[in-house]
Amino acid sequence: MITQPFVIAGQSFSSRLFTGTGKFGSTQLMEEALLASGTELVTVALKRVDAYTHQDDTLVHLTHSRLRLLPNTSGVRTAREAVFAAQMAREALETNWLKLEIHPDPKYLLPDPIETLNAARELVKLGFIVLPYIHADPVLCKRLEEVGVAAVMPLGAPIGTNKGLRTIDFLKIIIEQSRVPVVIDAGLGAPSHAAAAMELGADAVLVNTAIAVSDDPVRMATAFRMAVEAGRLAYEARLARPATTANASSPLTAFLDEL
Ligand SMILES: CC(=O)[C@@H](O)[C@H](O)COP(=O)(O)O
Repeated sequence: MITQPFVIAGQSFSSRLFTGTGKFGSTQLMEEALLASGTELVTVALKRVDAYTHQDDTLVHLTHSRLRLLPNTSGVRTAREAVFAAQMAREALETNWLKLEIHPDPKYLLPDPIETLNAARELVKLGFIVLPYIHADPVLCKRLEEVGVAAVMPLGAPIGTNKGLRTIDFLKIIIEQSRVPVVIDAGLGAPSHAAAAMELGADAVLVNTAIAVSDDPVRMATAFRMAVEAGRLAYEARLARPATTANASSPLTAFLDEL
């Protein structure tokens, strides 16, 4: 471990790269890529797996002691549906951790802030560890923190777009203000995007599409792992401040003295 570990809801993580499980060419490839990524938290869409049998192919390939499952509610449209899905996930997968995703619009998959806040309030009362996927809205993040979520997961760009940190100004405010861990989720299309997110001071990032659809998901997962570690190391070492005027890297006086 080269960067400081961090904690969500009492659980310590040494990897700051969370991953998704969709879009891989095969479940075998998914498993290899996730292991190469070093991830310790893996989100699984409840709608995609048969969580009640222990034979589901995706779940079988996720059975590693280092991998904690984070069921997500992708596909639900309302708070009511999200609470129902969460209860199913808790029973079937024996975890009270939940990535809360409510995005009724299939075109942009943007999260519904009102339904998300209502669902989060209810789920926290029901004993869930709630990690809500939201727009990069600092006010909403505070409201979610007040209802007791364990972390916030603001988007960099819409899911699957690979556009990077399009919401950067708002992510900076969220990171500055948040009292719970900030996980930048969605739209990170290149390792450099993940490194930039970590340099901003995000606690972690969640990446799926960019790893799964690359020509070589195992190598891409490795690249993301290295980028996340590099970005976090740079943040911990404190980046040099940008300046508007030049400042020589070595003193010019030696030349002048010889003249
Ligand atoms: C798997 C999952 O939870 C995604 O919805 C997540 O938001 C990742 O987004 P990308 O696929 O853009 O990395």
